[in-house]
This record gives sequence, C-alpha cells and structure tokens, in this order.
Amino acid sequence: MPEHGDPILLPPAELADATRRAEALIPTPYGTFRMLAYAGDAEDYTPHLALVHPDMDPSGEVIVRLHSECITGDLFGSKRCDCGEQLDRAMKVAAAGRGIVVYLRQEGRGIGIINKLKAYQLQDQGMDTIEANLHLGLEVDARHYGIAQGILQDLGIGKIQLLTNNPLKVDSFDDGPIEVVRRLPIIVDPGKENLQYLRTKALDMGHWLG
Ligand SMILES: Nc1nc2c(ncn2[C@@H]2O[C@H](COP(=O)(O)OP(=O)(O)OP(=O)(O)O)[C@@H](O)[C@H]2O)c(=O)[nH]1
Repeated sequence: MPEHGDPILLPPAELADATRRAEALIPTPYGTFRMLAYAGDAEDYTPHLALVHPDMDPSGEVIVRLHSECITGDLFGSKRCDCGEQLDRAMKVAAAGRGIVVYLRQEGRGIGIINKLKAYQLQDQGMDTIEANLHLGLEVDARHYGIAQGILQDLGIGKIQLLTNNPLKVDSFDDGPIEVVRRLPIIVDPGKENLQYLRTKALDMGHWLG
C-alpha cells in the first residue's frame, strides 16, 4: 500500500477538480464545521464540499463520510431513500468524532436530479432502482470517488475510518493514497416508503445493510 505523503496517483483531470476554492466556518445544529469548497472552475455553482470538524487531526484515523448529493432526501426529507437520515447521522458522528463529511455533487448516483425524478416515475410503475436507470439508458451507478481522495489528500489525511454500507466506496480506495483502516456502518431503520429501495440495495447492489 502507498504511504501517506507519496505522490498523488489520481489522473490530472480529477486533481484539477479537487482545487480548494474557498472556506469558512459554518455553525450548524451539530456544531461548528469548516466548510471548504472544491471545484475545477472557480465560478462553479455546484462545487464538492468538505465539512471538517475544527479539531480534526489529519495525522490520526479520521472518521469520514462520503455522502453523495440527494436533493430530495437531504434537503426535503424524502422518505423514498435513506439519504437524509444518513446525512443527519453522519453529521452527528463527525461532530462527536472530530471527523469530516464530504458532500459529493453526484445527485442520483451520478445521473442528476432530472434523470432521478424520471427514474422515480418508472419505479412508481413497478421497476426497481436498478431497472429504472437501465431503462433510461443510464448506468446503475455513475459515480467515481477519485475526487474524494483528492479532497482528503488536500486536507493532509492518510488514514480513514469510512462511514458507509457501500462496498464500492470502500473498494474505490484500493491502490490509492488513502488507507481505509475500518469501515463504520451507517444503517438507518427502514420505513414503508424506502423498504423496497433498501431491499434492492442489499440484495442486488451488495450493500451491507444487515
Ligand atoms: N438513480 C437513483 N439514485 C438514487 C435513488 N435513490 C437515491 N439515489 C441517490 O443515491 C445516492 C446515495 O448516496 P449515498 O448515501 O452517499 O451512498 P450509498 O451508495 O447509498 O452508500 P452509503 O455510503 O452506504 O450510504 C444519492 O446520490 C441519491 O441521490 C434512486 O432511486 N435512483
């Protein structure tokens, strides 16, 4: 495994996207965090965001949540998914454990909000979350996590405890500059509106949901 401090292994385009553009202290209900915005273009209106506990120690094993954007769940509390509750849980854990929440602008597993709404309509007609994406001619999961590694490296972090139930997020760190020393589950209680979605994630997408 590469050592912390080794040269960055990401391709140039991904590095360019991880440029730190601005930061400020943000008081939240969970406590105060430093919010840093990362983008390739300084005028980008949807930069990736890192919410960093002010006492985060980059030399330790930093608790990290990589959270993909979900406007419906994160912002409006949609019960179709587990995203909003996971973000709430992640913020609490990051506040208590001097950790980080990286908010990646990968709405709808990377297909965007317009396509996600179309996918929801197909799911209302009986398809599951995988079939709906495929029916639209899109990838089941179009996300890449190289940008997240660039952000963590920019923050001087080499070892993390990763809050996720998603094996692909853990695997994305293989052969990269950041070591995942532990995976921390982030399971929320299912409700009647998201039960089928969570079942598909567990059975067909391999998520560790118990
Ligand atoms: N295309 C599509 N995207 C969805 C659907 N439901 C939720 N999403 C998106 O799925 C993503 C979930 O992101 P995360 O919670 O970070 O990741 P995860 O893959 O569930 O893995 P965890 O780390 O275990 O939470 C977000 O981008 C949501 O917008 C759906 O039915 N269709």
